[in-house]
Order: sequence, then structure tokens, then C-alpha cells
Amino acid sequence: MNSEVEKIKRELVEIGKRIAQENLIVGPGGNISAKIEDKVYIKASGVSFEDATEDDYIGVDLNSGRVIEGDKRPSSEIWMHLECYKVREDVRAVVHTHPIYSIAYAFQDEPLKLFTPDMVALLGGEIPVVEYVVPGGKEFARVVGEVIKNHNGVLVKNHGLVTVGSNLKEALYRTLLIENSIKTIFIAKLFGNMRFFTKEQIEEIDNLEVEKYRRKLLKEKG
Ligand SMILES: O=C(O)[C@H](O)C(=O)COP(=O)(O)O
Repeated sequence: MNSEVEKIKRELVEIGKRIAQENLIVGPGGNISAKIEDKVYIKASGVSFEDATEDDYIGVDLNSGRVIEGDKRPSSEIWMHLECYKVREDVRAVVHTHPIYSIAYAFQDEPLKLFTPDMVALLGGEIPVVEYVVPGGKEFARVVGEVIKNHNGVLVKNHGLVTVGSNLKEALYRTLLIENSIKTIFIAKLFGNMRFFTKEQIEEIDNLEVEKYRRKLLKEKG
């Protein structure tokens, strides 16, 4: 196995264990993947992040969906992951989890709008909500892919969250920031007030040289 594949599998194991530590899923829930050229390495179906080892990340052909490395069944969400890579040439990692606050927020039918500089820099734009679709099939993949064409994440009612990135860390940080931002909204509303950024405030942050530098660093270094 070449060193690039070995490196990405180590990172998949590490990011998966971080997802479990952050309680973004329970047990075998959720799945993550990373792309190297025309191969996608994805968690095996039914394996929990906390137990997963390098052997539990299966190599799948990007175009056919055929298993090309590994002897386990790939995640049931393989079609969704492949669709995210197909609709966005810059995407090289996909993170799908079931975060508590994200699932609760999705029922409000409101996209997650931006209200901190971190959200502008890391999310790049609002995070839409889509209606529930039965998981694991090509319809779920199509619905998610349609949103990911123009957004770096999507909240799926009665299910969870999908984020994408140019590497696994960026996709994970987007998931963590979305979940934390929704917690902030929840608490702000308990206090009785909440304010989202205006279009002008977002553009002002977006154009800051310091924010461009931070974004570039994350994309390069992961
Ligand atoms: O919600 C999903 O993607 C699945 O139900 C899930 O949580 C994990 O499925 P997998 O086949 O073990 O990846």
C-alpha cells in the first residue's frame, strides 16, 4: 500500500475517534471518507468510529462505487459520499454525523445563518436544511449532493449533518463549528436575543486578508 494511502487511513482513524470523543454520534452511527485521485476510502458499514482501525476503511472506485481495497462492506452511505465528490471537484473529505443540537435545529426549517467571523471564514455561507429522505440510497445521495454543489454542509431533518472539506480536518471543523453555533443560538434565545450578520458584514469579513490567510492555511495543512 503506498504511503499516501497509509497516511490517509491513519487520519481517517484519528478523525473518527475524535468524532466519537465529541459525541457527534452513538455507537456505529455516522461515516467519513477521504478521496485520493479516483479512489475513496470510507468507513466500513456497521463499524463504530471508536473501534475502527485502518483495516476498517475500505477503498472504493469513485466512478463505479466498486470495492477495490478491503474485505468489508463499505458504509451504507457510500452513494452520498461519492455524490459529494462528483459535484464538487475541490472536495476531498466528507463527514456525516448525528449531532444532537444539529438534529434538533433542523426541525426549525431555518437554514443556519452566519453570526461570527469564524462561521464566515470556515463555513463560507449559510448551511441549508433539507427534508428527511430514507438514508443509504441514491435519492439521499442526490438530495445531499444538490445542496453540497453550493454549500459546505447540509442539515438533514430527522437524521443529521453532512459537511465537506478539502481535507478531513476542514470537514470535521465545519461539523464542530455548526454544532457549536447551533448551541450558541439555543442559549442566545434563552437569554432572549440573537443577531445574525448582514450581507455587508459577511462580505467585509470575507475580504479580510487575515481571514483569507487562515482559510488558506487550513486548506493546505489540514
Ligand atoms: O445515517 C447513516 O448514514 C447510517 O444509518 C449510519 O449512521 C451509519 O451507517 P454505516 O453503513 O455504518 O456507515
